[in-house]
Amino acid sequence: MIEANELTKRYGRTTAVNQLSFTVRPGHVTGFLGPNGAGKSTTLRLLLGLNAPTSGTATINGQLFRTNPRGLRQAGALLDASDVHGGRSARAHLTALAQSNRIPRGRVDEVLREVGLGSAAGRRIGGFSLGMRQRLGIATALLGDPPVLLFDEPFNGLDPEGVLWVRGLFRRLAAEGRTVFVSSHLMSEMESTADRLIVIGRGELLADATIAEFAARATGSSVAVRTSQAAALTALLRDHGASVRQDGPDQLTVTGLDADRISDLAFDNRLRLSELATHNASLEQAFMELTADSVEYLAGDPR
Ligand SMILES: Nc1ncnc2c1ncn2[C@@H]1O[C@H](COP(=O)(O)OP(=O)(O)OP(=O)(O)O)[C@@H](O)[C@H]1O
Repeated sequence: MIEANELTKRYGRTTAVNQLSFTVRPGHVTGFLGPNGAGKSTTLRLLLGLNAPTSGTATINGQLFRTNPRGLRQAGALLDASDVHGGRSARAHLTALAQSNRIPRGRVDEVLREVGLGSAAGRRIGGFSLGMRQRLGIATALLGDPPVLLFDEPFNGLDPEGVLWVRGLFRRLAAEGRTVFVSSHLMSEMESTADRLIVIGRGELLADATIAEFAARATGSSVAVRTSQAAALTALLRDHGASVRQDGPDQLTVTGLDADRISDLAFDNRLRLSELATHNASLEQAFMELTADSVEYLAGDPR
C-alpha cells in the first residue's frame, strides 16, 4: 500500500506537487498519469524518500520509506534508467545492490533472466541500449522480491515486444498481491496495463478512478482530420455544428460530425483531405479533456 497525504513539494517558486492525497492498493496495477511536468517523478521521489516534502507525508506500507540496508525488500523502483554506473556489468551492478540489501546472490541471475538480460549479464552497462537499460532498471526493482513496486515511465525505449512483456509482468506482479504503481504521460500505454488510474496535472489530483469510471467521462467520439486547408475546413465544419480543435498546422480534431459527413462536406466544397480517422470515445480523450488546462506545451498552439 502506498499513501500520499496532503503532499506538497516546492522548488523555489515552482510548486511541483500541491496538497496531493491518494492511496495505491495492493493487487492492482495503478497508472499514475499526467502531462509532462505534472509532478509524477517528484511524487515518486517523495514516496521513496529521495526528496523531502515541503509538507505532508508519503508512506509505503504505513512507514516513511528511507533508503536502508533492506530497502529493496520493502519497495523496488525504476526511476531514471540511465542513472547507473556504465563501467560495470549488469551482473556486477545487481550483485553490489544484492549485497548491500542482504539479498541472496542467486537472485541476481534469476532477475536478469526474468527481464530477458540473461545473455547480456556480463556486458558493460555503458554499451546497453535504452531498452536494455529499462530492463535492467526493472530487474533492480524486482531484485528484493518486494511487495511494493514503483516504475517511472517504464515503457520508454522499449520495442513492441518489450511493451507487451512489461504489461504482462505488471499484471502478474499485481495478481501476486503486490502494489504496482506505474507512471506515464501517455494514456495509450496505460489503457491495456492499468486497472486503476490516478491522474495529476500541475501537481494536483485530477482523478482517482477505475479505468471503467474514467472511460465513462469521455464525451463522445472524435475524428482526426489532416488537410492543407485547415482554416477553410474548420470554418465549414463549424458552420455545420461541429466543434473543431486545431492540433497542428494541418491537423484537426473534430467532434459532433462523423467521418462520412466530414468527407462529404469536404468533397462538396473542393477541400482536400489527406487523412480521416475516427477515434471512438476513448480513455485518451477523457485524459485530454481532463488535463487540457494542465498541459505545459501545446503543439501548434498559437498563443
Ligand atoms: N529539482 C528540481 N528543481 C526545480 N524544479 C524542479 C525540480 N524537479 C522538478 N521540478 C519542476 O517541478 C515540476 C514537476 O516536475 P516532474 O519532473 O515531477 O514532472 P513529471 O510529471 O515527472 O514530468 P515528465 O512527464 O516530463 O517527466 C516541473 O515544473 C519541473 O520543472
